[in-house]
Amino acid sequence: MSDIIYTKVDEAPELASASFLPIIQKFALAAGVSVGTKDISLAGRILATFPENLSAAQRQSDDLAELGQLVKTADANVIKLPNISASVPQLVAAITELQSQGFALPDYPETPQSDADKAVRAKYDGLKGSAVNPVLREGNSDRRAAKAVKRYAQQNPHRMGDWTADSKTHVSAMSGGDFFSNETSATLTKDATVKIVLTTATGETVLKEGITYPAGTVVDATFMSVAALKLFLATEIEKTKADGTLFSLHMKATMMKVSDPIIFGHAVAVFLAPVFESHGDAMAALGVNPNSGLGDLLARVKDDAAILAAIDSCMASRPPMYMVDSDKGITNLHVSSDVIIDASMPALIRAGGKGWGPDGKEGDSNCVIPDNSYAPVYDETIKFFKENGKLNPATAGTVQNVGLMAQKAEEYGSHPTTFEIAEGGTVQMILDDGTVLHEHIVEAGDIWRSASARKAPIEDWVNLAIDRQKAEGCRAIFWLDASRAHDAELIAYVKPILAAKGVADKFDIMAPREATRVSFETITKGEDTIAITGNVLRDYLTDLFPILELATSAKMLSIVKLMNGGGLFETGAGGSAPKHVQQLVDENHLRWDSLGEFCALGESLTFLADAKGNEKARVLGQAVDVATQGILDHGHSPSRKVGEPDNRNSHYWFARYWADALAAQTSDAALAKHFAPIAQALADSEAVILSELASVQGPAVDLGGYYRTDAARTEAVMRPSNTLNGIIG
Ligand SMILES: NC(=O)C1=CN([C@@H]2O[C@H](COP(=O)(O)OP(=O)(O)OC[C@H]3O[C@@H](n4cnc5c(N)ncnc54)[C@H](OP(=O)(O)O)[C@@H]3O)[C@@H](O)[C@H]2O)C=CC1
Ligand SMILES: O=C(O)CCC(=O)C(=O)O
Ligand SMILES: [Mg+2]
Repeated sequence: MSDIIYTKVDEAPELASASFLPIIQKFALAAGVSVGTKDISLAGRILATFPENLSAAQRQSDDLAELGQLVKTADANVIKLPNISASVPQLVAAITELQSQGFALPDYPETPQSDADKAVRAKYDGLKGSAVNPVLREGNSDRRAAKAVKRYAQQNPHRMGDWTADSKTHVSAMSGGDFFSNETSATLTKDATVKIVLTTATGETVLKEGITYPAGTVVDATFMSVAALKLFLATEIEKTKADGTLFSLHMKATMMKVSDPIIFGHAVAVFLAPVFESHGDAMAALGVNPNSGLGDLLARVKDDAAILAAIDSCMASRPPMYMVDSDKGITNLHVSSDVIIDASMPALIRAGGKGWGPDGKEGDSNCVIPDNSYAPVYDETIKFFKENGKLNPATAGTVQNVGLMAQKAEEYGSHPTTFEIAEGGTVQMILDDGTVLHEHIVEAGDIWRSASARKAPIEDWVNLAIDRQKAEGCRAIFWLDASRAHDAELIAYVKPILAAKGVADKFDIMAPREATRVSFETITKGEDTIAITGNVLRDYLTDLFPILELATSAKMLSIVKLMNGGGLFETGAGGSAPKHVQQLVDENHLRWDSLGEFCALGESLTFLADAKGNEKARVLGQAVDVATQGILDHGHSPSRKVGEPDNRNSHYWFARYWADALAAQTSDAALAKHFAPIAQALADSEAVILSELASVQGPAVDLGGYYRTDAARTEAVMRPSNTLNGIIG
């Protein structure tokens, strides 16, 4: 096993790796540090799932499973880049591409009938949504901006859209019948094996059995009433029209991969209700499934003039929709994974509450977030900016995050215990001793789910929060709502640990809405705070605050201290930036910023030094920090526009500053001697390298694939400077 594993992923970060990883490997080798790769890309995961369909040469190892084992050991040192969490349309597109490249994969069975098809479907479903992060996250999350990054953002504030008191942008959430209002929660007093049973007029169905939880696990159950949801969506569509705002829906269909595509599907069905009423049967015959989105629906009905006319007339009577791409006519409801709440809401808020309408113009938006568990965070943020105007990144303090995440904590681990109820009745969660832990009366179509959080991760999270508060010395808030069932159980853990450690006075406990307000007040004064949150708010807040403070969450330090002693270093807090790939393909400019990778690399090397007593790794890591600082100080982050320096330029500068720092340091003479000529060569060739990099920009490029690009072509595109390649080797 290599000393450090650098993950192979998809889209923009993977393109960046084609340029950056050779530099890392070359530099690390000089210190005897090996950097290997493991493939967790969507294409790689698909290929690893169907060995029986592939030739021996085409087969691929199950790298995710290997990494899943590794992260449970003290040896783990993994740099994890963002990867695709696939919606069904993305999964189908990836399968089609791989088939066209000669991999004899089975088609995705849309409506599996035979046992064989059902087995294929089950395998594909295992790859859907957020199928990677939960496997690797065997620890809790520590996300923050490195001091240098925060300082840089303050000194070079980004542009922010203006907020005015009369903005019509607002958040709409359900006032009842949602997951929030139906939640019940209990902490298990002993180890338990649990089953989930639905009892209806026609009998009993075991939805799931044999779920084992250790004593101390907090187990929740709740459901979303489909009747309440549909009524809410219909009402909001009407209100949006009356308001003159854009209708927007913000979900997390990737991580909440069972519940949220269903909720998204209801939004599609309610938005197009008259069409489903008049042409429902014909659309069903064409295989329309609203959960697959408006994009899939339109593709299926494209030859049916009557349905198309009904859609046009329905759309004309509806409010304008918030657009993903107004030039191409791609709406919010086209694909469930296009608008992902953690990225979409902050982008809208940063823009002063504006979204893009179908006419290509900016407009105020009704931000529909059906479940009310976390919607108040965005609602309060928007209210704060309407009252106080936009945040000033030049003077704002920072909100760091300590997030409960380990071992599939809370809602983000709930998909195996989420069910769309087939028939009305009672759902019970029953322990092996016969105790009924939770019980809900449900109707057909309701979405019932159970989530859990285990004792060891919860305690680890509280202790991590105590460590982080001690290190920073600033105000720290547990974002927990004493009146919410689940949060009350967590508070019962938090308070005794704080008291036992004598630090209760250093922490507040506040409901998310109140914590949002206080946190914005704090950073507006230029002070810092730590948000200690559950898993969902970890995700939401580590995009929200960075996007407002730093313009992007890509620059975040994202450390996962694995519970068994290893280290997982995520790069940034955002995703794989599909739009960046489009730009590269169109005009050979990659605006992806690898700052998250730079930060993660420094942490990983330092971790290696600490864990393995490898002092050369420490020297390399310290030099990485100097190089990262150099990139910021000299403004060598990628620009957004073609013809200007891009991701590849930033890697040249990173290599140069890294080599300079290694040549200049005095802790390890052999390393200094090794890197002196490299530093010299990089400096001497500056003009040639920059001109070689600049010369390729402009024309379109062909990567030979999207989900699985051609390796040689990708390398040629991403490493266009022969001079730089010659120095790196
Ligand atoms: N940790 C993980 O593995 C994560 C994976 N994802 C996955 O990523 C995909 C895309 O998700 P999405 O919600 O669209 O969010 P992204 O974070 O990929 O993109 C949102 C926008 O953020 C900006 N951005 C993000 N990263 C960078 C970077 N390194 N450099 C410069 N700009 C950056 C870009 O803005 P601009 O276009 O203005 O340049 C981008 O369009 C999905 O498949 C999702 O599931 C999402 C989050 C985390
Ligand atoms: O795993 C995913 O789909 C996204 C993860 C994410 O958004 C995050 O952890 O911030
Ligand atoms: Mg996120």
